[in-house]
Amino acid sequence: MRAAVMGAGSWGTSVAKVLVDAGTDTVIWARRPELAEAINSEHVNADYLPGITLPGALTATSSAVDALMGADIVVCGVPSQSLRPNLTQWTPYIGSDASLVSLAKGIESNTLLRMSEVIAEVTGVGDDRIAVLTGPNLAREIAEGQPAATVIACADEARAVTLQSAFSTRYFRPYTNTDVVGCEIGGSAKNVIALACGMASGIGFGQNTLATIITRGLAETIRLGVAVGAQIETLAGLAGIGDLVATCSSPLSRNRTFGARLGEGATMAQAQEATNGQVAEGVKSCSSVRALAERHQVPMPLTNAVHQVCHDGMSVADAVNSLLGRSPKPEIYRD
Ligand SMILES: NC(=O)C1=CN([C@@H]2O[C@H](COP(=O)(O)OP(=O)(O)OC[C@H]3O[C@@H](n4cnc5c(N)ncnc54)[C@H](OP(=O)(O)O)[C@@H]3O)[C@@H](O)[C@H]2O)C=CC1
Ligand SMILES: O=C(CO)COP(=O)(O)O
Repeated sequence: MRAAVMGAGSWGTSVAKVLVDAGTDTVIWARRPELAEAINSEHVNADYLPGITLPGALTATSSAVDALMGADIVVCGVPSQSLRPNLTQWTPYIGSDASLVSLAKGIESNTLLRMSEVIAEVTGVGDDRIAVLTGPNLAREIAEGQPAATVIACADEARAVTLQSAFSTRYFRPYTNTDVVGCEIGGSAKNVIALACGMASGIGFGQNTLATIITRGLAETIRLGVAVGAQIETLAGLAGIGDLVATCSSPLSRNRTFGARLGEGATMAQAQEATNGQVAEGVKSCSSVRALAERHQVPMPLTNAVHQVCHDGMSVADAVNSLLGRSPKPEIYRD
């Protein structure tokens, strides 16, 4: 098995380390030659994972063509909104039976497509070769070898099992699933809810508020998921509640950190600075998740509030008042 990890940010680099530790021959593509050089010569990615020593067997290149040639597994590790243009360039070099594995947790802004749908549309590859890797996986903890589980979802269960083996280590335990839709909705929606948790924390609210946001965030994620064909069990699993809890609780989360700065009164630009140039997917995906929910007539009040704070100039305090001012509801409702 040979894997190409396309993208050398925090998660692409951690996943490349996992693959090498799992015994999979792996090359990582960094778009900046100086980063590829540093990974090859110093075995570090100081921009994204300072202090982590990468395996000597991990090779890096800034040539996407060199990375893709002969790869059995192509891991798409660039942020959601840049997947389409990158993949368009990579497609001619992707092998005819290669598996494509998406790491990105977002919904494309102008099309409202999930990442596996973008991959299918751009490459023409069938669902049986497209997989998603997602779960409670904060990159730095995985790079440190802390134990965690994840989900590898693919419509073709046999391919998911093959991938499971390629990504399995003593600290990283993938479970298989065939519910790609549920995994992708869980991963995209939790970033938005993590922004909301960050805002609540930044404004000074405690654990009751955070637990309320996580739980009601899961409720609206399940409503959207069910509307687009997800299985509730997936959203009750690692790719749903698991990732939601990790991201909403951890100071390592870029989305939570971004939201916390907004809650403290920072501007969008100041909040962006707090994530050290790394992507906070929920900032763009709050709009696409909201639009997807509107298309399916699914109420997502928390997602709507996050969108209003991030893109309509609403203050966090006004968003809180607006959420609490809604009419009383039963705990379980669909529309
Ligand atoms: N970090 C985490 O803990 C986890 C992240 N994810 C998901 O993984 C995906 C990747 O995120 P992550 O690695 O964290 O992001 P980072 O912000 O850490 O890194 C982004 C990477 O993508 C590259 N990049 C950015 N824009 C472009 C572009 N337009 N074209 C090509 N390359 C680009 C960057 O290159 P450069 O350095 O040159 O700018 C960098 O290598 C996201 O969807 C995220 O939600 C999923 C699980 C865990
Ligand atoms: O997806 C993640 C953890 O599973 C990482 O979350 P952030 O992008 O908010 O850092």
